[in-house]
Amino acid sequence: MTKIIRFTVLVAFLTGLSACQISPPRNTLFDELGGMEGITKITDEFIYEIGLDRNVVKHFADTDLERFRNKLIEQLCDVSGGPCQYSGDTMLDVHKKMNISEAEFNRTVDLLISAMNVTGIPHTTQNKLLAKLAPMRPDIIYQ
Ligand code: HEM
Repeated sequence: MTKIIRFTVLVAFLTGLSACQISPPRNTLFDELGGMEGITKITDEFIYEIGLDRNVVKHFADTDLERFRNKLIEQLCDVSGGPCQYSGDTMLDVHKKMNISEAEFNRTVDLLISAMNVTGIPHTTQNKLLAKLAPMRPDIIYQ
């Protein structure tokens, strides 16, 4: 009887073990970006880089930077599958009438890439985040 119980426990253990090995670890884009800490670092570096860019920074002359920072962190967390829900304005409402050119948009994306390079985000992860942001492009340029 004891042998049967021991055998059953062993089988259950081994089944559980192989199930663990088969299913890959849960790894969302949010995790790959380093969670809230990583996203906050990327955002802070991005804002720093915007501050150094003559063309892009002029759009931010009247901006409440603290709000921009908080909403961008929240948005990046949301689109990457993190535990946040973006509560800011729509991309169309925010950027309309800013008359953002294609070149300025591309430059801003370059600054985000640079921020991700500085904070050590691998290129495959960078591309995943850029793919999430790409559909927003038509709402941002020349609205
Ligand atoms: C995929 C690209 C972009 C994303 C994801 C993005 C995202 C955001 C977010 C989340 C906000 C805050 C919204 C809120 O306050 O409710 C914001 C605001 C802003 N964005 Fe963008 N943005 C992008 C591209 C750009 C570009 C290309 C420019 C200019 C060159 C720009 C200029 C601004 C400015 C000036 C504000 C602050 C608006 C204000 O003062 O109320 N953004 N953006």
